[in-house]
Amino acid sequence: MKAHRQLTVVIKLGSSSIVDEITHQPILSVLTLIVETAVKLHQNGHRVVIVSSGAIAVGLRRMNIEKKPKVLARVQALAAVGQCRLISLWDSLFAHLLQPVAQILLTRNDIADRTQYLNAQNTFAELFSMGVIPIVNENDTLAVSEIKFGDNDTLSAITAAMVQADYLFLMTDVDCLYDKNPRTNPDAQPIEVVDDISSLVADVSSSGSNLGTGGMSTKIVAARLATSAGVTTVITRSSKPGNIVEIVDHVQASKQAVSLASSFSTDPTDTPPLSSSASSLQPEAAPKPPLHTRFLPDPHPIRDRSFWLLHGLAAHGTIFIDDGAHRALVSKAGLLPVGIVKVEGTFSQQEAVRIVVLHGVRQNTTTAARPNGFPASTRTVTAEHDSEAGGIIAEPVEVGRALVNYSSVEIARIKGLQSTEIQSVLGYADSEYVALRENISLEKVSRPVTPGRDT
Ligand SMILES: Nc1ncnc2c1ncn2[C@@H]1O[C@H](COP(=O)(O)OP(=O)(O)OP(=O)(O)O)[C@@H](O)[C@H]1O
Repeated sequence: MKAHRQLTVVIKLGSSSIVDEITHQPILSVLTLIVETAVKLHQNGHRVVIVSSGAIAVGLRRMNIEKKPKVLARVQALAAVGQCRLISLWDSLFAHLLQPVAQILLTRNDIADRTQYLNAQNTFAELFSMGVIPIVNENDTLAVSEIKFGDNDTLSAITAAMVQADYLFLMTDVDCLYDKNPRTNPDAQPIEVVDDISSLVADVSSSGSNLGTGGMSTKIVAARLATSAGVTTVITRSSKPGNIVEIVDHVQASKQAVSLASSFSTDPTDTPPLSSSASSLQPEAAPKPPLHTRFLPDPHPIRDRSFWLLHGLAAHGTIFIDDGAHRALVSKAGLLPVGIVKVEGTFSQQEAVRIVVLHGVRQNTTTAARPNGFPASTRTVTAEHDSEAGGIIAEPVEVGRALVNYSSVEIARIKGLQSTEIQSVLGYADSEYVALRENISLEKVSRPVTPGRDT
């Protein structure tokens, strides 16, 4: 690997890359190559994190059980058995190359508190400074569905954002993302670069390997999270870990070439000399890297606290807002009760909620302007029920998350009202805002609301 600035690289391995799908035996050849690659990156001055699935599968093998049981307590017990062996396997493989490793087991609860999230960040930073490679997994032994990341693709994206990684490698049993599942469609076409994930067209609906949890769909979710935090995300084949070094080299060289070329001149007629180092670094001159899918990072990434608000917390309910309130949030105002149309779920003050816009909810603009300059709404009428508005409500769209100043019961009573009315309705007014701007984080790409999804 050529000399580059220090990079942070997160490598996520799915269960099907760690253990054989049928026998559940660890695939030592892959694990060894991953260890060699991680140590090589580390020796070149880079920071490496491994996110390793496989605890339940290794537990199945250890206890000679063929199929994953259905009872949760049994699955969690197997995860406890398997995690122990899995980490000892990693530790002994890394030990051959004198590389210290550390185990970090996370649940969503561990990072739901801001102080704990910052603590986790500090622990990672300290491990990096000690030259240790952290090995992360979800704490399957403790996590119940409400506090689960759900799959290790999501966990790896949140980890990558937490350590402000440059790269997230989602290693799997196919070369890259295809326009449809290559296992069942021999004519599937590879997708090599995704520069705008919101306009990605690929069929990822079919499930993955027998051991895998999410197939490609959870990798797309992970790529969306990670790229929004500025992390270049790559899907590539786990049986060829050497690809990681080649892909990083290729991307870094391409970036260097682009920045060198643009530093010559902005005048298109002023061509850089052929002998310049920039021209020799042109991406097309570099050898083609191994097949992979690369999701380009957002050029204006969401940074730490906003990312944590959006993805570190589990939402306890939903606040539905109108278009005016949405425009106010986009213009960096806080959320006033007047823009709230509906509230769902049960939550307390300072808990996280989803913010969903009901586009097409008509505003009555007869009253004074809001403090932030947007028209107030004293009465909300849905277009569905309002012939004057002449339309139908568009699909509800989730636009972000917030930590609220009032509980669900309180918000249900003050929704649609002016802030000056909070005191008379509730008997107290902790804040004129239901959520302060600093406690609101908006998504880069808004998404239609899908029941049950929580990342
Ligand atoms: N459009 C697609 N492109 C590529 N693979 C796809 C696509 N749609 C579905 N797949 C399936 O996704 C599988 C990879 O997902 P899987 O969940 O098995 O991954 P994993 O990361 O190895 O495991 P884990 O979920 O435990 O992390 C592939 O083997 C493939 O069959």
